[in-house]
Parts: sequence; structure tokens; C-alpha cells
Amino acid sequence: MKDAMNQTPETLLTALRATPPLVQCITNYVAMNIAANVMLAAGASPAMVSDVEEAEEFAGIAGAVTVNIGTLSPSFVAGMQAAIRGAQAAARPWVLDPVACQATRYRREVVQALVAERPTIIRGNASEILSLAGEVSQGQGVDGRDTVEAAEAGARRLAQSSGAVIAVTGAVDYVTDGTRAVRIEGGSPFMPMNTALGCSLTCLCGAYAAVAEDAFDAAVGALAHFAVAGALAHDGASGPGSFAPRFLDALAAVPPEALAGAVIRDAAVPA
Ligand SMILES: Nc1ncnc2c1ncn2[C@@H]1O[C@H](COP(=O)(O)OP(=O)(O)O)[C@@H](O)[C@H]1O
Ligand SMILES: Cc1ncsc1CCOP(=O)(O)O
Ligand SMILES: [Mg+2]
Repeated sequence: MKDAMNQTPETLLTALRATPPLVQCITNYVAMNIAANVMLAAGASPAMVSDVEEAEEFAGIAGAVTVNIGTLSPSFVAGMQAAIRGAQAAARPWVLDPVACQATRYRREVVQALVAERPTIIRGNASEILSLAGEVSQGQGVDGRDTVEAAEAGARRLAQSSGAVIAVTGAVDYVTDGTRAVRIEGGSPFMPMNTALGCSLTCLCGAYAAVAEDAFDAAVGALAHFAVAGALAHDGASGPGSFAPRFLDALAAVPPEALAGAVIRDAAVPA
């Protein structure tokens, strides 16, 4: 990725659909199928390739790698480390999803080692980002139990210490690289009632990072795509079950110019 300023979500979605990026998604057993369908609907080309025997080599041909610790095990960790080596060698972005990183000592240790490998983007719910930032988190398992607002200061500090763009998701999302910050409104309250949509969004951050020149723009683009498609799918959905297929349809149908209407507000970053 090169340094550049301000590629809009609309521009990035157009680029993504024109040349669907191959994204190596190391994700958990719950999310594998759901995230692959989300990626295909959004316009990307996912490959759930995680074994240590091939993860490094595969990362050399992928446009981006995403790493998710949802169903953690030593064999997953070995595959993650290999894929990250491959992404780094090929100078490709990689994205971390710290699922339930506050929950156990094993998760805390693994996620710290992964953050030290300098992910391009970290995407998590507010409880996960608070924990990664060293603050008290109400999180227990995989679901967020804190407000995004409560995690904003920690997200800025984490961005500065890790070098990653931090995307905190919830009712109103927050993206920061430590000096810039925006809030993104939209989506649907049915989204946290569907498992693995956060994991799927992390994969989509990888797809946007593969086509973007700047990781901040990539994270904003992926979150805006979810926010607009989620709001579209909400209309006419009667609950989380009917929301799910509508969301896939909306991810695929949303025209790039609709992302120009995403509600993205600059947020002040204290000096
Ligand atoms: N209450 C809500 N209203 C609207 N959108 C939401 C809400 N909660 C989560 N989302 C959206 O759901 C997606 C997944 O975010 P989140 O639920 O925070 O992740 P996770 O599944 O990792 O906990 C994001 O696009 C986020 O904006
Ligand atoms: C339920 C569950 N258990 C381990 S990983 C996982 C999926 C979590 O998905 P998300 O963080 O996107 O809600
Ligand atoms: Mg999650």
C-alpha cells in the first residue's frame, strides 16, 4: 500500500468490484461459511486457508491476509504466524480481529504477540478494543458489552502504540489512526443478533485494504459498506432471521454511489 489521501468508500467499492481481491481469511469455525458468503456478496474473493503447511506460501499470492482468534488453538496460531510472515514478505496488508481477547490468559498472550507483528488494521467490538488498550472491559465472551464511546480514547492510544488503524464497531462505529478519527452511523440492531458479522467485516476490511492506498480509508470503506447495506436490509426485515439474507442481497446490490451517502462524521482527536 502507498501513502495517499482520502480514497472515498465509493471509489474503493468501484475498484473492489472491478478487480475482486483475493483475500486469505484465517477465521474461526463459526464464521468461515458466513464470512465467505459476505465477501462474495460484497465483491471480494475469499479463501479460508489457514494450515501452517501452506499459509505462508498462500499469503504471497493474496492481496491481503486476515487473522481472527475466535476459535483459537495452537495449530491456528501456527497458521496465523506463517500467513503473517508471508504477508510481510510480500508487503501486503494484514488485519487482526481480537475475538474475546479479554476472556482467557491464552487469548491475552496470543493477541499481544499478534499485535507485536504490526497489523495494518485491528477491527473489534468495544469490549475487545478496551481490553487491548489495557483498560477495564465489561466483555465476557465474543459479544461487545461496552459502548464504542467508552473505547474511543483507548482506540487512539492503541493506534499510536501499535501503528495499526483501529476500527471499533457497535451502534456507531469509530475509526482512528491516532491522529485522524471518524464515526460511522447506520447498520441495524439485528446485526449483533447475527453471529459472525463482526468476523465477516474484518475479512471485508482485508478486501478494502487490498485495493486501497491507505489503511484508514480502507477501514472506513469497509465499515461504510456494512453500515449502508445493514440499513437497507433492516427495512422490511422482521427479525434477525429475515435480516440475514436481506443483508447479503444488500451487500451485493448496493451501488458504489450509495456509499457516498454513508453517514461519516469527523471526530475530534485531542492534541
Ligand atoms: N446496535 C447496532 N446498530 C447498528 N449496527 C450495529 C449495532 N451493533 C453492531 N452493529 C454493526 O454490526 C457489525 C458488527 O459489529 P459488532 O457487533 O460490534 O462486531 P462483533 O460481532 O465482533 O461483536 C458492524 O458493522 C457494526 O456497525
Ligand atoms: C460465537 C463464536 N464463538 C467463537 S468465535 C464466534 C463467532 C463470533 O463472531 P462475531 O465476533 O462476529 O460476533
Ligand atoms: Mg467479533
